[in-house]
Parts: sequence; C-alpha cells; structure tokens
Amino acid sequence: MAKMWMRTSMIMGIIMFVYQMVQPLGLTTIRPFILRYCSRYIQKFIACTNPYIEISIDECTGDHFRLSGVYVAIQAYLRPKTRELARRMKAQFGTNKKLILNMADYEEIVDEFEGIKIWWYVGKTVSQRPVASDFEHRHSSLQFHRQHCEIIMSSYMYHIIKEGEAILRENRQRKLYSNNRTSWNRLVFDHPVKFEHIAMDPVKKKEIIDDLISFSNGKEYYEEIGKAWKRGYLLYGPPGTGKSSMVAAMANLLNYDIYDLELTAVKDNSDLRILMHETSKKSIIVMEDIDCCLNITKKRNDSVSKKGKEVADSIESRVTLSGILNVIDGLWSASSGERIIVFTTNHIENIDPALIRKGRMDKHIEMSYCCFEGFKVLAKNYLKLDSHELFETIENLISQEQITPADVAEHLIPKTMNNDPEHCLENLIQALEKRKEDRNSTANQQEEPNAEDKSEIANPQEVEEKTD
Ligand SMILES: Nc1ncnc2c1ncn2[C@@H]1O[C@H](COP(=O)(O)OP(=O)(O)OP(=O)(O)O)[C@@H](O)[C@H]1O
Repeated sequence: MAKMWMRTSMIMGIIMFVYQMVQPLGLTTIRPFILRYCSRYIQKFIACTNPYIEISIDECTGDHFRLSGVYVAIQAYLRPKTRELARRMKAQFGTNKKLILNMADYEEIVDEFEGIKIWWYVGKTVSQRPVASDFEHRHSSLQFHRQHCEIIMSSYMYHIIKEGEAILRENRQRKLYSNNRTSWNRLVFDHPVKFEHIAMDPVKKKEIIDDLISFSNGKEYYEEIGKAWKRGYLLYGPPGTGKSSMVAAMANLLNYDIYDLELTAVKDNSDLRILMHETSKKSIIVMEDIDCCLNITKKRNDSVSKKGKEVADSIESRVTLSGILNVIDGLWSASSGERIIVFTTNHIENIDPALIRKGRMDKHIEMSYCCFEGFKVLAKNYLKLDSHELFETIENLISQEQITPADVAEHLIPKTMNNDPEHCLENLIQALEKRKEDRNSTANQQEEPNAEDKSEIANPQEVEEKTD
C-alpha cells in the first residue's frame, strides 16, 4: 500500500510539474488534453484503490424510456426494508388507495445477503431525449465489496429480482376479462372466495390444491418433459355446486387473471383464434356451460340443453368443435407462459369426448351435492360454528338428501339481525326434512299406480268386465 502511495504521489508530482511547465507557454490547445489525461488517471487511480464496486440499475430501458421491469422488481424487493430502515421515503397511492412507500431520492439503506453487506442508494439522472425535452429519471445503485463480486453477480442479483417479482405478483390487482367479438374488456377481479370457503370433500379439495400448486411451480418439469406449460380442468356437476366459485378460488390461489370466454359472442373460429392469442400468461381461460355452446356438443340437435337452444336461437355463432380444438392445441403449442383452461358444464354427458380427453382436459372434477364435510365448511363460513348439537341431525339428513351447497348456504345466511346461528341451523333442518317428505311422497305416488295395476290383475272378474 505504501509503495502504491509513493508511486502515485510521484506520478502526480510529475503531472503537476509538466502542467506548471506547460501553463506559462500558453499552449491552450494541448492544455485540455493534459487535463483530460490527468482526470482519467485520477479516476483509474480511485478505481484501483477503492475496494467497493457500484452497479446502477436505471428506471428506464431502451431508447423509448420505458419503465424497466427489473427496476420495478428491485423497488418491490427493497420496499419492506425501506419501511424498516429508511429515514426519508416517498409515498404513492396504488390501486385500492394502497399506500406504497419507496426510498426518497439520495436515501441509502443497507441490505444483507449471506452475511454480505450491500448498500442501496437512489440517484437521479437527466437524459436528453431525441425529440422531447430533457427528462429526469432515477436509478437504484448497489455497492458492495469487490471480494463479494462473484456471489452478488451469480446469486444476489437473481435473488432480489425473483423475490421482487414474487412480491409484485402477490400485490398485483388481478383482472377479470370478458370478451366481445374480437377483443377483451377488462375489470378488476375482486372475488374474495378462497379454497377454504369451498364446500366439498376435503381430500378432493387438497388434491386439487396440490395439483394447481405443482402446476404453477412446474416450469422446469414441463421443460424437461418437453410439454407446453398448460393444464386443462373440466368442472362438472349440477347448478349451484360451486363450479364458478372454484374458478375464482383457483385464480386467488395462483394469483392468475381470469379470461371469461363467452363463446356465443364469438362469430367464428378465426375470431376465436384472435381472442385466444390475446390472452396473457398466468391466466385462467374459462368457458362456462360448454355444453350450451353452439355446434360443439355431442348430438346438438337432440340433446342440447334448454339454455343451449335459447342461445342457439338468438345469435349466429359459427364456432365449431374443430375450431375450439385447434385453438386450444394451437395455444398449447404456440404461446409461452403458464395457462389454465377450464370448462364448466352441468351436462358432462352432452360434451364431445374429443373436447375433454386427457391431454386437453387433464383433470376432471365432479362438483357434487353437499356432503356433511361441505356443510361444516359452510357453517364455519356463514355462522362461525365449528360444532353444534344440531350438527348430528344435519349429518343424518344431509347424507340422505340431495341438496346443493348453494341451497345450504342460502339457509345458513341469517335473514334478519335477530337470526342466531341456531335458528339458521333449524331452517336448514326444516328444509332437509321437507325434501325428505317430498321424496317419500313422490316415491309413494310412483308406487301407487303399480298397486292399482296389481289389484286390477288380482281381480280377474273386474278385468273381464272391463274388456267386455
Ligand atoms: N361448493 C361450494 N362451496 C361454497 N359455496 C358454494 C358452493 N357451491 C355453491 N356455493 C354458493 O352458491 C353460489 C353459486 O355457486 P356457483 O355459481 O359457484 O355454482 P355453479 O356450480 O357455478 O352454478 P351454475 O352451474 O348455475 O353456474 C356461490 O356464490 C356460493 O355462495
């Protein structure tokens, strides 16, 4: 170190000496060169002696001054630390008036990674735009000791970007898209339903959650097996069993957007292709009541449901089964990023098997009538009850009657302020008992004509009289 200082001061001395010699000669033309040479040397000298490295990440990217995704991710990563460590912050209000705090200009905080200290700092730059006026933008700079360069470059930088992106994804305002003929309209997706609210067999529910999570974390796996990163789910079951709620819960679990594709609004296969290619990654594309859509059911003319017939009469969609198959397979192969396609139907028997074969619809999920486990979920959601003495009666009745979770939920919602949980449970018991009575009386009615028939046959005299 001492040697270096000696050598540097010698060189500085020589430079000063040369400069002093040159100055009185008035050699104005070579003076700037000498000065530039000196300042370059000084900069090199500082770089050699300073053991710290600085990297700047600019707020803007490219010639068009677009906001850099990496910069945004870094800001998101630093945000929790900023709240904790910074003395000066800048406040912004995001969607839903959510308060966002970032580091103020020229503020500095310290981060730590694997025992290494990293100093973060926000600076400002003024850039000259080719057309418009000069414009001021920010950069985030990190400083660290030269000896940690390898770890910072190979691990830390990737770590902060990944973490930042995960934070952004979590806080992102999700979107619900609905289509017209060839374009999507966007709304904020704000459905609060989560898997814990869905009434269904808990084993089946866990299986679905595991499947979704392993899909969303499966980038490497899908690459390894050479398959597009896509998954299809078929949700089938009677109305009111929670198919739409399940789609919303899926989107909330994975933090995906929803594209609610109304096939009856799409004129033909080529418009369908345009719509599908406009969907973004990390999304769920839903086609509800797929059996009701035009031209794609198994035996359209004789078995299409009532709703399907009404739709068929009212619009002129020429989307065909092969159009849908092509567009799904095309999307599967041509676009990058994870996507889920969900078909829902009340009549699985009406759907062409080609549309729901494994590989297109990988998982078939039956949404069925409410079981006792499902009821317990609803009782917890609506009445905040984990147990009650009336549960046993309900368990007994619900195992015999077919009642949808939507119907159970309707009985459990308190109708007036005075409705206590017990009253709601009694309402449900009454409803279940009424169903039981109705079922028994229908069964009796069906049996009665048979009894008459038998008695008629049992009395041959009467039969003879009748035939006469
Ligand atoms: N399995 C369930 N778990 C919790 N709530 C449910 C469930 N099924 C239905 N519900 C309640 O009933 C309402 C209607 O359910 P949903 O629209 O999800 O049923 P669906 O099967 O999609 O019906 P449809 O076939 O008529 O579209 C929901 O808003 C929810 O409150």
